Formats: sequence, structure tokens, C-alpha cells
Amino acid sequence: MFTLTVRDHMMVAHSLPDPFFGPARALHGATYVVEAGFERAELDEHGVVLDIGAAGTALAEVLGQLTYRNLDEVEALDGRLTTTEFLARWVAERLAERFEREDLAAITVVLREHPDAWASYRLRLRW
Ligand SMILES: Nc1nc2c(c(=O)[nH]1)N=C([C@H](O)[C@H](O)COP(=O)(O)OP(=O)(O)OP(=O)(O)O)CN2
Repeated sequence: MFTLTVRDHMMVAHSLPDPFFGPARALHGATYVVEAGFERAELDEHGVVLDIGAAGTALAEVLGQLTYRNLDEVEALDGRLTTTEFLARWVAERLAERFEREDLAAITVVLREHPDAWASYRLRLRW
């Protein structure tokens, strides 16, 4: 299996309104470093998984839907706890929509909260 990974970041505000999260129940900011790994069993006719530029642009466009926004006010996320784990899956699903015509086996999105904590979601596409 081959993997191409690109990286970007997004700055958001959000709250996690569940007592489980203690002080993070209040509105706070987060800057996530986001890695998207695209997997493919065999390389395409150009000898790549995806064009690096196309992958980076897609990630930037998906993150652009959220960055600088208060996630509590984003209609598409209404009623959801926007945890790092949840956001990793949300980004993976949006990327999968953009590359549905590619023969990708999986997309893994890693969201790094800070250097010592991160979460990821692997979206299986074709196996
Ligand atoms: N598994 C997850 N745990 C937590 C998430 C998350 O997205 N997934 N998010 C947060 C908060 O949003 C924030 O990032 C950290 O808040 P904080 O209160 O500092 O949380 P900590 O658990 O690191 O520290 P405490 O000692 O519990 O306050 C929290 N957890």
C-alpha cells in the first residue's frame, strides 16, 4: 500500500458542552495541525497516489470551511461535539467526496491539538 501525506493547519473556536470536558465546556480556541494521508494499493498511470498539489489544495479547501470560524455556529456541525476525533472524521469524509473518482483505498486524517496529543480517523474506501 502506498501513502501520500500532506499537511496544513486550521484555527478555530469552539466549546465542548459536556461536563466530561471540564473547562473546555467554555468557548476556547484551538490551532490544529492537520495531516491527510491518502492510500492506494497501486500507483496510477503517472506513478503517484495523487498529485501533491491537488491533495494539498483539497485539504486547504476543506479546512477553509472551518478555519477562523466558531464551530458552535457552523450549521453543518450543529449539535455535534466537535472533539478532535470528530473533526478528524469530518475532514476525512469531506476529502473522500473530493476524490471519489480516484482509486483510493483509505484516507487517514490526523489532527494534532499540540505536540503531545493528537487523534486520527481512517476512512476505508475500497479494500
Ligand atoms: N479525547 C479528547 N479529549 C479532549 C478533547 C478532544 O477533542 N478529544 N478536547 C479537549 C479540549 O477541547 C482542549 O483541547 C483541552 O482542554 P483541557 O481542559 O485542557 O483538557 P485536558 O484533558 O488536556 O486537561 P484537564 O486536566 O482535563 O483539564 C479536552 N479533552
